[in-house]
Amino acid sequence: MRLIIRDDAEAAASHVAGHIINRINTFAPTASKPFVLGLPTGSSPLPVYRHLITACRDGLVSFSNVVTFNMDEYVGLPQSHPESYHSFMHTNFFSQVDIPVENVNILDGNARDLQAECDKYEERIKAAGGIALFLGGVGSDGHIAFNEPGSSLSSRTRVKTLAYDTVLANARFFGGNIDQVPRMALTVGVQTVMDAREVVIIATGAGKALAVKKSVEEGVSHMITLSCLQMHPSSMVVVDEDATLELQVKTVRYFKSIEAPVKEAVGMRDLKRLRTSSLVSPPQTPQTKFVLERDVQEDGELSPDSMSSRIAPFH
Ligand SMILES: N[C@@H]1[C@@H](O)[C@H](O)[C@@H](COP(=O)(O)O)O[C@@H]1O
Repeated sequence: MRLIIRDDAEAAASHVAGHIINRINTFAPTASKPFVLGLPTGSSPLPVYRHLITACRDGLVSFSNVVTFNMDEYVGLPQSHPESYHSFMHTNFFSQVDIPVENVNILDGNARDLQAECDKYEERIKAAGGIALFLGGVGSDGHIAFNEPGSSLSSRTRVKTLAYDTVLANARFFGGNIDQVPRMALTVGVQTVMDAREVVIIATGAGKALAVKKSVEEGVSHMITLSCLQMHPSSMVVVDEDATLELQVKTVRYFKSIEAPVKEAVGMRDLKRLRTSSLVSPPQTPQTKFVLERDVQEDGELSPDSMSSRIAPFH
């Protein structure tokens, strides 16, 4: 598991968005070979979605050959309810990018047979060739998707009862009224996430610090389902400084230090070239890699400040 630490939530989101764009463009998806992307809801990924929307509008990435699978959906909430995950995704992402509606997959929390709906979802993921990259957030109790404490680490898509902590945390989306928060959800399983070829988690704010600490510094446990990523061959947790508050200083220093050689390898000259290079259209070759130009500062740090939302070629 890699831990990527950025100064603030905006810089963390910029890093995640740049990574996703890079992966999609490198993959060079076509209609017959789509890029399969797993997606979350929640407030943490919102700035990531905003970056992706801007990049799509600027012609720097396209979702026309991307197939998405969302992590979860409440049970019993009408899809048209403003807090359903269908509405969330439509409002905050799908309606603002060029993804064809038939490429979007979200669990139906109103299906007559909920487990059959979950089984079908697993089949659809398999038929799409498996998930290339699963983006996720994390609950303050360490859950991934809606895999609450005690979830089997080999679980697959199924019905889950939400933990009281989660109901409480999500009451903010229902006018602070916990009685309005659904008590059950359909969710991909821990194993469903683990089957993705890559998993990227965004965790920002002090409220996630304990979950990050337990997932990064302690053992794999069903009580903190995010910790399963320790067993994943290609996983990355991107955090802001606030989400590192419970980590040991030596853990923070270690993960920052192992990022340094990557930045050095990029080299000052390349970084300067990136800053001054003219804006480019999306990649022509699968080898071409991209970074968000606004991410690059002269010292090799990734900057949240320079606000050109353009992408420069990065070889
Ligand atoms: N099912 C979602 C999770 O996928 C999400 O990671 C979590 C945290 O949300 P937020 O980013 O708003 O803290 O909320 C819900 O429980």
